[in-house]
Amino acid sequence: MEATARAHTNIALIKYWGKRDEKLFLPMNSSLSITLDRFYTTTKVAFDSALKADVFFLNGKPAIDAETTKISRFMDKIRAFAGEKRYAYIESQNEVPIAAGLASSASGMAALAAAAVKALGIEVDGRTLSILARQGSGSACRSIYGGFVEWQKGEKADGSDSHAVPLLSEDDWDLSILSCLVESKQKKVSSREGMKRTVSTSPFYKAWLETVETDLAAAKSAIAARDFTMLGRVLEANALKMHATTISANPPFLYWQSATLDVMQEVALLRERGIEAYFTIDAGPNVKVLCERKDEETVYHALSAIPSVREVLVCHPGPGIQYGPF
Ligand SMILES: O=C(O)C[C@@](O)(CF)CCOP(=O)(O)OP(=O)(O)O
Repeated sequence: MEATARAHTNIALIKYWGKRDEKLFLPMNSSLSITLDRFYTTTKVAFDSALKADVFFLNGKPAIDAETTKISRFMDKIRAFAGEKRYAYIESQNEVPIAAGLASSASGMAALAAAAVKALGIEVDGRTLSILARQGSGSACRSIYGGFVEWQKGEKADGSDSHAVPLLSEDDWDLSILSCLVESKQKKVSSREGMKRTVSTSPFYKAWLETVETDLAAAKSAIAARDFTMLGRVLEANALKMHATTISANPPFLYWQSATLDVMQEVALLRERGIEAYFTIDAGPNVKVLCERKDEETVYHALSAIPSVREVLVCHPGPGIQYGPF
């Protein structure tokens, strides 16, 4: 009774920012992401009646207690879903450089949900798997699918209609996503803590909710039309609005470092030169820059030349859940 699954990281273009239900990971707003090809988590799960607790190995080493507790709490949700009593041996390998500023929790929870259900021999559709992954980490529900993905916030209190749906396959629009790694000096406010604080204290949070669904509709139209200018403008504005809620929270917090602004300004200069590039930023100082594949080389060199940028990692749209052996 064992199975292996692989899930790729995703970058939000229209942000999930705020929960209406902390326990069920139900979002205040719908969101939209692009799954990346280069970074992923591969997870093996083996249920064993001899185990007295879940055993978790991460990147070849026994995981720290906090990680094991988090994983085991999620496995309890999987066991409840499956009517399963046994504990499991879990082995995860992250092809996501920790300092890459790309959340490995999304790919990690998605891969775990897929491998656990498979190991139990339960056939589930994408919707069910997305609902399970969401209860590990909200953004994980989007990593079930490849390419462009929408997480529909849903209306029901039980979350049975809050899941991801595929919008456009990873093969249908050749974009580049360049992740600019900058030094992070300060302790980060986690996305979970960050969104909680903004929901409860930012005077701008109401305005966020009033405009995010319009942004989502514009992004979906742009994707359907392969209109990169329209998509770029809305994703950049949406990211800035999300960060406006953190700056206006109480106590206020800012995810950006000076290097973050260096990248934002370089992207503006690129556009002045007629090179279309747009940035997005999550709960950290790193900046992800999107451009069309034809401009990748130019944008890569411009971003790499910024002294405060440590490294630029080039990604393209990637696949949804895959099952081993690999
Ligand atoms: O990814 C996005 O839509 C936007 C963010 O990355 C912006 F920082 C938030 C991701 O939050 P996540 O880590 O999924 O939170 P959890 O549900 O509390 O685990």
